[in-house]
Amino acid sequence: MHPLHGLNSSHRRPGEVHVIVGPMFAGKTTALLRRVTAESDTGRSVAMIKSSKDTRYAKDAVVTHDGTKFPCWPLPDLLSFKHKIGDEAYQKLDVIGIDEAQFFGDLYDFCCEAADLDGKTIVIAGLDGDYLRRSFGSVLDVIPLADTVTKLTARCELCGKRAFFTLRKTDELQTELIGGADVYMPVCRLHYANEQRSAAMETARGSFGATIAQNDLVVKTAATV
Ligand SMILES: Nc1ncnc2c1ncn2[C@@H]1O[C@H](COP(=O)(O)OP(=O)(O)O)[C@@H](O)[C@H]1O
Ligand SMILES: Cc1cn([C@H]2C[C@H](O)[C@@H](COP(=O)(O)O)O2)c(=O)[nH]c1=O
Repeated sequence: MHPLHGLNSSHRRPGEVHVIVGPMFAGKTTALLRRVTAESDTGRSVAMIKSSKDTRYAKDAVVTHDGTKFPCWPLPDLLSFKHKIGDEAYQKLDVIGIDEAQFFGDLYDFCCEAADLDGKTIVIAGLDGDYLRRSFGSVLDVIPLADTVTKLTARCELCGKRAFFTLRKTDELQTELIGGADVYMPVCRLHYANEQRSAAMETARGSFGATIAQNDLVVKTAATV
């Protein structure tokens, strides 16, 4: 067996995978930091990784929306982590926290290797759904690998009830769009549906307006001929 594989080493206990999901502002990063700090307080060796795409609050730290910070490795992918940290340091690690997990395409492969073969405890925080409530990245793919799955909720910004979804406030359409409260807000089911409906009506009104303008042009052109 490969020397890095922790199940062969006597001190290593079996790996674990814990997944924390929910909309933006639900406290996912807060829960991740709490868990990793608690592990560190018991003497386990920890490391934190976040996607290098997330440059909102700091480059080299995971930061919650209310300002709690934890130093981290900002990486474009997870499988490069072992190489970046070095084999010796990797072997000594017990716990790996991963924030913004929706941005890591290799999340599944990394968790299999790190938990099953290397005996690491992996704590993952990420969005389960994007602003259109579609499965986001590979976060849902790792649920079959997980020991525990926790779905957190935020407070709906429009009524204060429990918020399960993230609404995008701008009209940009790409799936990945880094931002905070300037671009997104957590909402309940009712307000998600209402806001999506009014956005759809706005779009329809826009294209109806364009059709009228186009027809107007056609009529005018016909009149001039
Ligand atoms: N609408 C909201 N609902 C809940 N928390 C909010 C809201 N807006 C801002 N917050 C703040 O965000 C914090 C959670 O931040 P964080 O752990 O970074 O969340 P996440 O990682 O899920 O986006 C809350 O403790 C609260 O202070
Ligand atoms: C809904 C949604 C979010 N994002 C981005 C916006 C933020 O940069 C992160 C989520 O951060 P948080 O720690 O959960 O607050 O993801 C995106 O790119 N696309 C989306 O649809």
